[in-house]
Amino acid sequence: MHTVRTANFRVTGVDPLPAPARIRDEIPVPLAAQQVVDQTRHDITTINEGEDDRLVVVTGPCSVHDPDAALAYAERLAHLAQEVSDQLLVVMRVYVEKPRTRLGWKGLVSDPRLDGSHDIHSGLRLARSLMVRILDTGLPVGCEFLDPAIPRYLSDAVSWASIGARTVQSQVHRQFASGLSMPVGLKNSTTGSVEDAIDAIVAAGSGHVFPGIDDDGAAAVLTTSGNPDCHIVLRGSSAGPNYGAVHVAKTLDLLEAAGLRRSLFIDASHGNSGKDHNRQPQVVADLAGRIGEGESGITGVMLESFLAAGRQDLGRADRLSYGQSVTDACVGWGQTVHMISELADAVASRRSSPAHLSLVS
Ligand SMILES: O=C[C@H](O)[C@H](O)COP(=O)(O)O
Ligand SMILES: C=C(OP(=O)(O)O)C(=O)O
Repeated sequence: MHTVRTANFRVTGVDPLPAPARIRDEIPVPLAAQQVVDQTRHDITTINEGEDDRLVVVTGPCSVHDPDAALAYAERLAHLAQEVSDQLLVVMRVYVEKPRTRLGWKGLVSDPRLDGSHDIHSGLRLARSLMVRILDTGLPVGCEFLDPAIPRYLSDAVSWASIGARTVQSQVHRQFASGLSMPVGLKNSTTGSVEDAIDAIVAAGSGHVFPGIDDDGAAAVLTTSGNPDCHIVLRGSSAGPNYGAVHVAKTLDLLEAAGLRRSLFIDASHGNSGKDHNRQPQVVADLAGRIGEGESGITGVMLESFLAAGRQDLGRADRLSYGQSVTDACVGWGQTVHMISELADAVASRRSSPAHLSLVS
């Protein structure tokens, strides 16, 4: 029979991946680490619900490009997290997938050798091993989920996930967020729309039926129950920051009007710092002042931080500066300690603020 080729003209390679269950078996999450994952998910939820008055701090590099440097950061952060654990629940950003505005390196899973070779087989294993090693330090892991297939490979190691500003309107992302086992932060869109994130919280809070893959990697129809642990992350936009008290109050009212909890996270980086890492400390100082005075509704803060301040362009992997971001600029370790201490002090001050004391008396 004569046929006309009507599909797959532009697919130039198909390389089967091992099933999620196989990679999970190869790189298991030990029991103590599973307990960290589970306890942290629970604690984030109770913080968002206002039953635990600590603040969540999600901090770490914009992206992981060098697992050794990420682990060195985790080891330092684990000590600091322990010191402030009475005031803060610290989660490390372990971002192994990067959404790009146009083009660029798409993260450790996509291209672990940083050279366009796209060894996704190794990338997935490296990402999972790193997450497990970070959990072994006692620190919980947070990441952005971008490709709908990836959560099956990594989500059992993740305590908090994000759907980013570029994908918050995507039905595909809202659907898989509805089946995720951890709290999920949905960013306002890159143009600043908090309504898009609120729509996403409502959509992900509901159950869905959609095509995906199962644990054996087979195409499957997935049915989800809905994720009640979704919240907004205010990350500013190309139009400017949205971490101020007026924006926060307006967003909390919009959440309440949509029947949602009055709680949110604030990302001190991205549109809130104009992508200038030197402005993150100003954002955090402002937030810490307000939290210390008893402003309610802010349950988490995100920082982009690494061992060394700033960023570098991706060139040859062996010529990169150690511990410095290859995507967005990050604050360095010294500033990180300062900002985390400031936030811990803010929580302590809030506990002794007249507004808080009248609530607990
Ligand atoms: O957080 C990282 C970046 O802001 C995001 O991945 C977009 O990056 P790009 O605008 O450089 O592509
Ligand atoms: C990409 C990120 O953020 P956003 O979606 O807010 O740009 C990020 O946090 O790495």
